[in-house]
Amino acid sequence: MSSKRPPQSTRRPPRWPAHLEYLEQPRYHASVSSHVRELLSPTLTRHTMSAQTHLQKAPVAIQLISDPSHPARGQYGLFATKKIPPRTLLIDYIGEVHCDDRPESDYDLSLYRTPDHVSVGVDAQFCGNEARFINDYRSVKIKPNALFQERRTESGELRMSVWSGSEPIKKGEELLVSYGKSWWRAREQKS
Ligand SMILES: C[S@@+](CC[C@H](N)C(=O)[O-])C[C@H]1O[C@@H](n2cnc3c(N)ncnc32)[C@H](O)[C@@H]1O
Repeated sequence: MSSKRPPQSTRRPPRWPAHLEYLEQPRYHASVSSHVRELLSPTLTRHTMSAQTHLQKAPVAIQLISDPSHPARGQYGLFATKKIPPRTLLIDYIGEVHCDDRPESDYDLSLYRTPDHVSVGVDAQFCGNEARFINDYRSVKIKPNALFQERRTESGELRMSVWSGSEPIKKGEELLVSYGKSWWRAREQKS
């Protein structure tokens, strides 16, 4: 039997939903021009460095939210599987890197804006990794305990990553970021 879909990673984490594709590396959409690709991941480093691009296993697990007071009950969230020190790199936000507009996606993060004003996003609506399950802190906790911040991998590729905040995160605690006011404003406009 032949399939036109690219092969899926075999390392699907527990509770990964069957209808979503699991990715260990970013996927570049056709809307990303070679010029933009060069800015995100320079050829020189792409070809000369070994591709040590993914992190050690992240200390996180996907869990169904059953707490009736949680605003995302019935959905999933991402939880710490061990105590995490402050300001620690946890996991990259992996998905489809794109330059087209994705107004309908609730899983689309802004990654970069080029000097000539092209916006680059990472959309994990249909394919991605555990980081797509991180919820916003609003109505859950007083403040976020994690944040999104970009980094360059050892091979030079620009990625959006999740880091712990200024306090340690306890084992079993839910990782919560701030999606930002513009994300919530855009969501209000959709509904
Ligand atoms: C990036 S996803 C997070 C993962 C999502 N819970 C899931 O299971 O796929 C964003 C969606 O999670 C939900 N969500 C996240 N944080 C929330 C919050 N503080 N209050 C209400 N809904 C939230 C919303 O439905 C939002 O569209």
